[in-house]
Amino acid sequence: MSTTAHSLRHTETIDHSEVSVPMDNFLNASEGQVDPVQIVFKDLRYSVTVKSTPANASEAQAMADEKLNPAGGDAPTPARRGLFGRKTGGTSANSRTQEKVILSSLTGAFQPGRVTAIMGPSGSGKTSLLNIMAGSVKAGRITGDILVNGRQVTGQAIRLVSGYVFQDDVILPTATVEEVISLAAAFRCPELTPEQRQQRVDEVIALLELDKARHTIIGSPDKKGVSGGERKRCAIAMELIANPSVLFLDEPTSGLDAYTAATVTYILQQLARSGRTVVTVMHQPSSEIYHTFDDVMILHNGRTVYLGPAEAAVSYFSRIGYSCPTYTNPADYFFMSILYQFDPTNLQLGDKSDQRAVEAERMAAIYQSWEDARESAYYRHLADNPLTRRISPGMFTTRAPMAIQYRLLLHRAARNAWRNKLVIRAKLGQAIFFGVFVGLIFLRIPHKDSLAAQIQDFNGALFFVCVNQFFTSAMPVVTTFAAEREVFTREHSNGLYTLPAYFLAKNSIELPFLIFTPLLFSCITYWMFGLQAEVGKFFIYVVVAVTVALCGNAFGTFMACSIKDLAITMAIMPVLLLPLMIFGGLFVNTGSAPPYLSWIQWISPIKYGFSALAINQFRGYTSQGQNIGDTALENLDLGSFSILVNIMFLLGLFVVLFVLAYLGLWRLVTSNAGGKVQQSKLSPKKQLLAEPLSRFPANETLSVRNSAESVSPPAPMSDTSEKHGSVGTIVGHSGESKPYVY
Ligand SMILES: Nc1ncnc2c1ncn2[C@@H]1O[C@H](COP(=O)(O)OP(=O)(O)OP(=O)(O)O)[C@@H](O)[C@H]1O
Repeated sequence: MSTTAHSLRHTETIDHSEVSVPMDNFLNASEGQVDPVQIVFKDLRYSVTVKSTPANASEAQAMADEKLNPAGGDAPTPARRGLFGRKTGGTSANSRTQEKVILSSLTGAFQPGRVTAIMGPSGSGKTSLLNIMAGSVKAGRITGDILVNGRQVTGQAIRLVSGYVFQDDVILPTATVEEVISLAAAFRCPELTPEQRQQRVDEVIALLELDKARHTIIGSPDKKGVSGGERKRCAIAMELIANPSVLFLDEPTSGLDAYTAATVTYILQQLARSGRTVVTVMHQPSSEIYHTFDDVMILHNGRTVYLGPAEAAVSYFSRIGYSCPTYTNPADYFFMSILYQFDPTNLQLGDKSDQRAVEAERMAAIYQSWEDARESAYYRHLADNPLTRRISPGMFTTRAPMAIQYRLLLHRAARNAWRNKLVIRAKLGQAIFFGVFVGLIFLRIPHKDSLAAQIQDFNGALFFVCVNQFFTSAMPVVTTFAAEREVFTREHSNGLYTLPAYFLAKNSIELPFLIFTPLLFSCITYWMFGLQAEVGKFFIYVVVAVTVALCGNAFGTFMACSIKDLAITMAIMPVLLLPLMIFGGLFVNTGSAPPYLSWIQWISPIKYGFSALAINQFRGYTSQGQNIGDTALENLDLGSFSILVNIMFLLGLFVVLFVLAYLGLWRLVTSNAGGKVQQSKLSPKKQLLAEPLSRFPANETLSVRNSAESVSPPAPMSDTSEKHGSVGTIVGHSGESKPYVY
């Protein structure tokens, strides 16, 4: 089957699985042939610091032994420096934090023109390895070297030539499949005309068999949309649209039926045949799928158990004493008989420390076998003699200019808002409800007989206007941002758009609501309250309501952007809001408040809003022939600021909160970016465009083992093998096998 699949072209049908994959498109067009990108890693080690609270010394020692050396192999690696210039090692078992080694000393390569599947049990470090390569590691220490065509790079640089399909598909739930793919194309392929982009979208949709779901929304747990398989293929399509040279995928077949899983893996195979480097994490592939892989890397507890051609894995393991029975799926055998030795009696409860010790010893022997194997020596040799082919800037994934990003995001947000009509109705309904409700409570205040009651009601009504506008603008933005934060961070980390474009678009779309709802509320309440019937005063009333709402929105955005956990945000909000309200000018006479607390009034938008509204209403207000307004103002002791100055302070607070919200968001994306973990003096682009490290001889053309029918695996180093690096053949646009020389 493997041979049949390798020679697959156009819409041929594959034996056995009857998967038909159209491949006559931009991804394998001969003029767009992909330049090879070889990723080599040497002594790659990744560790994180974890908290531990050992009860006593022996427990601390046990913890250190287990965490640092889970398989009971060699001792903790001594401190050393690698590409990222950070020291590691030196763990103290008694300290409250401990170093947990996730990947230990991995050396290997992901070759262009080949699909490499990373396999291993849950927690073995597969995703961590992929994240390091894709520059998505957020915490911890990485040491060792990562080379792309002989240039020392960080994951941030690899990201420039790669696409990453994450394990969880975070896609905007309200958009349709075609919309999300088109938008990804608009962000990532600004050089194409709209017609070319549409053609590319159509081709990717056809390739991933998404035609049926084209106009279906992605959906969410609350609102059913596309199926899990369609969603996964949609996530792949969003990455493929940019035609990257390297494609990383984290479990692209999880949750898919056998047919869809086979379709996805054949597509990966074809993408590799056009010269791409495809690296995919696979949990436990079927035999059918296993044979579509060119190379497999098997990890266990962060250590390499095997890396090399998929078809050679069985013979390697039989050489070290694990013979896979005929007609057994190799992947199943690796899991059930090598990585674990499945025995139902082991499932019984009881003390298993002896069992664990035996198992650790067995695994230590397997690790050692790999260290001693000629296959392992081959990769060590490769790491010292990598491909050094030039990387051209044309291989970098592109991004639309910021103005276009802004326009696209604004358009998407508007469409999103329009589709969420319920939210629009809820916002308008809330303004009407609160307006009528409070209007009825404080109905026609000047008609009250008691002057004291009038003053009291005016104060209550105007204060409520400010509190209402501030709270109703601050609270919804916290929950809506929490809902879209995941999509934003994923899209931003995938390089679709910049932070300023998103931030401006997000706030621009809120603006009409922040003007219209206070206006609606003001129209209802102003006349129901019976405030002074002057157009100018009504205008000031509206302006104050809008500026307080703007401050509330900026405050909510600041909170939502600064704190990741919604529950914590919701717990902190009242703690911050209540003092702002208490020092809002009504409850506490701010002139006589204790000085160590009265400063709060200066940062309270409610105070500025209430002051402006009170001056607007009370200045020169007479009732029953008496000037009661000026007396009321004196009693409130709101300070000497005029209406204009109060509004200016409100606008100033809005700008400060707006900037703080932006900084909060910036902190969120930088803490997600992983830049702190992998550092280089050069920018990602410069890392790739630099000359290869001088210690590597120019190695642009290596010997090739050409085969007309099948792809030759890189020859593991053996007594008879040629120099490393032969990759074999690619199936070109026309379908013929071409020698793939580099
Ligand atoms: N930032 C971190 N802090 C603490 N532990 C971590 C961190 N990142 C990864 N780990 C641990 O490292 C180990 C490997 O995690 P990783 O996600 O790479 O495994 P995996 O092989 O992809 O697992 P799965 O197949 O279940 O997705 C796990 O034990 C995980 O808990």
